[in-house]
Amino acid sequence: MLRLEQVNLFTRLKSQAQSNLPGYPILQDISFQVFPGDRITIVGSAGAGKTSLLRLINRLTEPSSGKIYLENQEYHQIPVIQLRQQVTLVQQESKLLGMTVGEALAYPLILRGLSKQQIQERVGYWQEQLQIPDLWLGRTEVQLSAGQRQLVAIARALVIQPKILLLDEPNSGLDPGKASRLMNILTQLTQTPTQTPATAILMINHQLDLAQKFSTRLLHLQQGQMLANHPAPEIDWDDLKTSLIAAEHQASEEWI
Ligand SMILES: Nc1ncnc2c1ncn2[C@@H]1O[C@H](COP(=O)(O)OP(=O)(O)OP(=O)(O)O)[C@@H](O)[C@H]1O
Repeated sequence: MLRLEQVNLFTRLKSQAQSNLPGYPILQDISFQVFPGDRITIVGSAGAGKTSLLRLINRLTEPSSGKIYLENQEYHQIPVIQLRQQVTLVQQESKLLGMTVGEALAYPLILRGLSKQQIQERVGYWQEQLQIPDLWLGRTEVQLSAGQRQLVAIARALVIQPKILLLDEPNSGLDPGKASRLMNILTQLTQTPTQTPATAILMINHQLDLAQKFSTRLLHLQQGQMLANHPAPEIDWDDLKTSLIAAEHQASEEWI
């Protein structure tokens, strides 16, 4: 359903902006495919390019070269709003844009012309799944904890029923019980779909124990390059942990 072909992303330093210098690489020669029902975990040390990759797929940035296709349609041929209804990103610091939780959950469905009853049913379903109490509905984001905000942001993406859900460290603000429950709900979403084709999920996740249970496939980025793209059963998770710790160590030494 999604295909990246030899995608490169270069950035320019401010001092280079007026020059013809190519800038430095953030992502290099990235190619992979996403199929319905996939649960893909993206790992890599700090600065490896994980968030940049999700932003490219959500079209918040444009590739410097290479192509991205959704259902065989080149990204440029799809209006951005239409694309983001199908490929939805939950960023780490999602905002409710001044709305209350109730308004933020209903708003994307109002835009799609759903009836009041349909909206209540859809929002109610995800509220129950993610254990979002009615008490929160009148609150704004400043009245929520980081973990509560995170759950609301995920619920807001799920009510849209996107074809592809992009999650940037969705567990970061959640306690272990809630994190594990979320992973189960997301797994269920891809296995017993409420829509056809089944939703695919791409998730950045540093918690390898959760990733191991969750993933059907793993993408390992290192310094903007695809180090590995393997089905989860083929991964040696202990080896992966060792290599990520080593890369993290090297990256922090380079920063000193
Ligand atoms: N807007 C930007 N302008 C210039 N460089 C950027 C920009 N965004 C990211 N970068 C650089 O691109 C590289 C990849 O960053 P990215 O945020 O994608 O990494 P990451 O793997 O998500 O890291 P982390 O785990 O720390 O969130 C880094 O070297 C970063 O400094």
